[in-house]
Amino acid sequence: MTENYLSGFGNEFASEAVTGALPKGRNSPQRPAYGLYAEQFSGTAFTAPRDQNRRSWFYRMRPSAQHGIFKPFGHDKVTSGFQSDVTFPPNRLRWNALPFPKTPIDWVDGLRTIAGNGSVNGLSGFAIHLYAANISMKDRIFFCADGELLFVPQAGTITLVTEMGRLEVPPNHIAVVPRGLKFRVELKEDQARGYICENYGAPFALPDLGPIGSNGLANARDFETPIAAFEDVERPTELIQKFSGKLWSTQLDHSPLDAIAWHGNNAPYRYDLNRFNTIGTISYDHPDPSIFTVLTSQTTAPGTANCDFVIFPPRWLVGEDTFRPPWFHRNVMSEYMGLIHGAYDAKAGGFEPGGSSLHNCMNAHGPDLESTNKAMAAELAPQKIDGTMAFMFESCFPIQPTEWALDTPLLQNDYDDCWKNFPKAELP
Ligand SMILES: O=C(O)Cc1cc(O)ccc1O
Ligand SMILES: [Fe+2]
Repeated sequence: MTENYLSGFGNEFASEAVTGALPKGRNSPQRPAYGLYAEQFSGTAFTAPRDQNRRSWFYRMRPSAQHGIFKPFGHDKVTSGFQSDVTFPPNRLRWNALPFPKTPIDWVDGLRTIAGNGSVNGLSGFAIHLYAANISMKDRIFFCADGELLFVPQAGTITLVTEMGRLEVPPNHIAVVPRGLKFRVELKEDQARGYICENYGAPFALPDLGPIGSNGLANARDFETPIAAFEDVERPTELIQKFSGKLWSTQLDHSPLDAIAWHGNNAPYRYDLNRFNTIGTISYDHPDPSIFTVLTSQTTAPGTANCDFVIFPPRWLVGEDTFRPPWFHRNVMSEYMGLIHGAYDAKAGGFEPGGSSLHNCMNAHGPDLESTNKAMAAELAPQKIDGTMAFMFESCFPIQPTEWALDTPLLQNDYDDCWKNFPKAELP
């Protein structure tokens, strides 16, 4: 199936899969065309300021309200239990990649929470989930009532078949599904793996550009939203939701992906990370990684993120008399990192594609010994960092690893060693 997209970030889009399905001049006519049902889908409070307000209108074959009760879904690998009274270590942690499944596992069954913070019902923080799957979801639809979902595929193209249309998302692209939007994850190849940020805070938005000006970083026109597409399927379908930290399911006799038309600005989108306009020093010093912010979920404290989604894309390094990799640092913000492909310039070994690292607030980290030695010895000609894409979820809230994350054999027990053998400075 060909995919078609509308371009721009946060636009007032309108799309109909059947001509005449979208009402003109009003949202909720007395009798929508063809016997469709009008339904508002809000992403912010009704009274949120206009520049932040998000809502869309669906015109669908059945009202979404047509379903029975939800019962607990038997899968406890997904959690939002990040209470402030839970003890968790300050240690720097690093994990190997989640292995691909050996038995048939779809995206829902292959979800696993690795870390998170804040409070799901306090509307702050996020959960980080990993997924590894080898089959498409079949007669199964999911929605997350707890937060919007930022998908970062690491291996295998996924297709997000949503109520608002189809989004194809290969590795090196990201996609964001609004809180509550129903979708199914299909695999294009025989396996898929990636990271998810389930954002409980303010919806992701483009960062302000300040003195950078009116262009740059992720340009708004490069974000793509699907055109309306629906399925008219009358088959038993399991509808699974994540609500208040847990999974719940109910049985429908039809696919709920039955919206024929929609309009509004609360819509899923994808973005090709290769389009990022990367900015860096052309004089000296390694700039703060905030210049690599793709999307930000802000708190009410100015410039302080609930979650910044930051990437480390291919780029030229030209800084003169400069230690070019990320410097040693102790950050008041907490950092979870993943690697889509290639090698990260601060870690010569141990940080593998699909792997993760966690550096919590105020805990010292930086380049490993080998990367440091290389950077200090380098002849400072222009150098291209190429064939790599790492990313970071950075937050003002400490990031708590789950019990699974602390117990799994994927956790590396020798991570601290990469900073062990630095020679001491010799004073004159
Ligand atoms: O810790 C890391 O590798 C992420 C990071 C990169 C960088 O260029 C500057 C600061 C920072 O936290
Ligand atoms: Fe860092």
